[in-house]
Amino acid sequence: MTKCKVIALANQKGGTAKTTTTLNLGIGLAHQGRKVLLVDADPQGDLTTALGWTDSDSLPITLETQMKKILQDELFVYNEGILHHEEGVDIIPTNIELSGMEISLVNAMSREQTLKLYLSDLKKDYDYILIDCMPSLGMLTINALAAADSVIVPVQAHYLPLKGMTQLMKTIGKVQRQLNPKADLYIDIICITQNKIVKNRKKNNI
Ligand SMILES: Nc1ncnc2c1ncn2[C@@H]1O[C@H](COP(=O)(O)OP(=O)(O)OP(=O)(O)O)[C@@H](O)[C@H]1O
Repeated sequence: MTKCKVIALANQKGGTAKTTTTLNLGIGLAHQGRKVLLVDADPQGDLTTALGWTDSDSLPITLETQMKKILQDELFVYNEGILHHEEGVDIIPTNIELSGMEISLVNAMSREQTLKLYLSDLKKDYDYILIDCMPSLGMLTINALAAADSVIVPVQAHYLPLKGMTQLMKTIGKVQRQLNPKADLYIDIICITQNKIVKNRKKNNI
C-alpha cells in the first residue's frame, strides 16, 4: 500500500493564497527530506510560473496532455512531463490549454476520477502530492477532491470569504460520500491574514 498523501488546496474564491500555500508547503516538505510532487490544476498556471517556467505555453507535456490521453484511452508514460525544480520539488505543469479540460470532462466516462487515475501510478514515487486547484467548483476541482486524502482551504479571515465556504463544505461532503468514500477527508482551514495594518500605517506615515 502506498504511503503517499494527496492534499488538495481548494477554495472557489480567487486570490486566497492557494498557490502560495501549495508552493511554500511543498518546498518546506521537500526541505525536510520528503518527496513532493506539485500538481498545477489551475489553467492560470500560476504555480508553474512561480517555479520559473514562465513560457508554459511552449511546454510539450502538461497536466492537460496527460489527462487527455486518459480520457481518450491512449497509452501514456505515467511520469512523462514532470519537471524538477532546484528547491527539491517536482511539478506537473499547466498552461491555459487546461481550461478546455473542464468541457472535455463533462461527457467523459469516469469524468470525476480522471485525475485520480493519472495520480495512481505517481503515488508510488512520492510522499506528498499537493494539488493547486482553480478558483471554482468545476470538474477539475471535483477531480482534485476525488483524488485527495485531505483538503487544505486557505481563506481570508473576513466575514464574506468565510460565508462563501458553505458551498465548498457541501461539495467536499458530497464528493466524500459519492466519489471518495474510503478517504477520511480531513479538512484543514488556514486563515490568511493579510498584513493590511502595516500597509495602512505606511500609507498614513504612522
Ligand atoms: N499570507 C499572505 N499575506 C499577504 N499576501 C499574501 C499571503 N499569501 C498570499 N498572498 C498574496 O495574495 C495574492 C494571491 O495569492 P495566490 O495567487 O496564492 O492566491 P490563489 O488563491 O492561488 O489565487 P487564484 O484563486 O487566482 O488561483 C498573491 O499576490 C500573493 O502574493
